[in-house]
Amino acid sequence: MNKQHHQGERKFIQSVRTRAGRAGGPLRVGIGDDAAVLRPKGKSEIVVTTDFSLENTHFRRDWHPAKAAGHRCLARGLSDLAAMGARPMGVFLSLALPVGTMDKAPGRKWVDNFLEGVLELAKASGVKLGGGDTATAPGKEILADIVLLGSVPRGKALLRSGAKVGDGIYVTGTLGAAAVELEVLSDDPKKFTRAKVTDKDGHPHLFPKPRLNVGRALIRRAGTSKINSAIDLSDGLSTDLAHLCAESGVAAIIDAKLIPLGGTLLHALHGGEDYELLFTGKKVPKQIAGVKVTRIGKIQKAKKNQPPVVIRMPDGSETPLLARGWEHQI
Ligand SMILES: Nc1ncnc2c1ncn2[C@@H]1O[C@H](COP(=O)(O)OP(=O)(O)OP(=O)(O)O)[C@@H](O)[C@H]1O
Ligand SMILES: Cc1ncc(C[n+]2csc(CCOP(=O)(O)O)c2C)c(N)n1
Ligand SMILES: [Mg+2]
Repeated sequence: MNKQHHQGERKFIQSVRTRAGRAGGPLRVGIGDDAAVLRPKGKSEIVVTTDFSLENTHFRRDWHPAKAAGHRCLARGLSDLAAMGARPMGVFLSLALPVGTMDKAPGRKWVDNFLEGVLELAKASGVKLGGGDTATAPGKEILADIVLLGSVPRGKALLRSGAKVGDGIYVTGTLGAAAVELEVLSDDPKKFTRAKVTDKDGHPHLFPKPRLNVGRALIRRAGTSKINSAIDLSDGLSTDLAHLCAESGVAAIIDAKLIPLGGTLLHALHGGEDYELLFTGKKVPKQIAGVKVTRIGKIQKAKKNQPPVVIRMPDGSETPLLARGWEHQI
């Protein structure tokens, strides 16, 4: 029963359904039933990831254009699938909106553009919105959760735990540019909302490009190259490389001079949200799926009482690299 005059959940879901389009491809049944139905190809495994996008933690309505917030919400999940070498099969979006959001034009417009950001990136990535949930948020902040399902040939998923002693450590693209753009955004938030950013290129924070094609190329690599492990860089190189080393039971040494910088060294090491891939292996080419790949160091044996990650600084000194990337305080 709804005694208030707020826009109902039903009407909103109907509009999402229309905008999401009909099911197709691996999504056999999409929006409209109790659950979606996905059909994986014969010899594949399902890869699943879920990520929150929370107002004032992951985006701010006074900093981020709504379309960028939507794009980033989906990009976070796609980047995890990329790191596993998976092809996306379906996306699920749960939204909690503060009461009254859809009553006024600015709120409606924000949600409309957020969804546009999600749907445009979904289309560009060949994946459909297959469902989700809508609820009243308990407070004044918008909360979104994205679930992505993907598929990978059986036994081929790239794992954090596969790094081998002697592997080279490689990263795609450049690191630190997203953190630089976030700083610019927080210094002058109106700059972007006023400018109504339309071109998604050249905005590493607002419109990151998840490396799906690189991830899929990595698992398909024939010939002499061998890829043993991968992770996507969401929290920052220092933190994510430490995750990979811990899962693989190895240590790493990286060379500051080799890191492809998109900002300062500190931005590159700890800034986070680059959504580039880090992977380890042997005989890796300088470009994969049209994306630049750079060797930044190598995997070593883990030794007791020694730091898991060491960085060789530009002056030649070697120092432990502490994990100073993003960590949620809970
Ligand atoms: N609340 C939770 N319940 C169960 N598993 C969780 C929970 N939070 C995280 N995990 C699991 O912990 C592992 C590491 O998660 P983590 O969030 O570090 O990875 P990620 O999603 O790649 O990182 P990011 O959140 O920066 O994108 C994953 O397997 C994830 O599914
Ligand atoms: C308003 C605002 N303030 C700060 C940041 C920076 N930030 C938020 S979460 C995160 C790491 C990845 O998150 P997770 O570990 O949840 O995947 C980073 C670097 C932002 N994006 N927006
Ligand atoms: Mg990840």
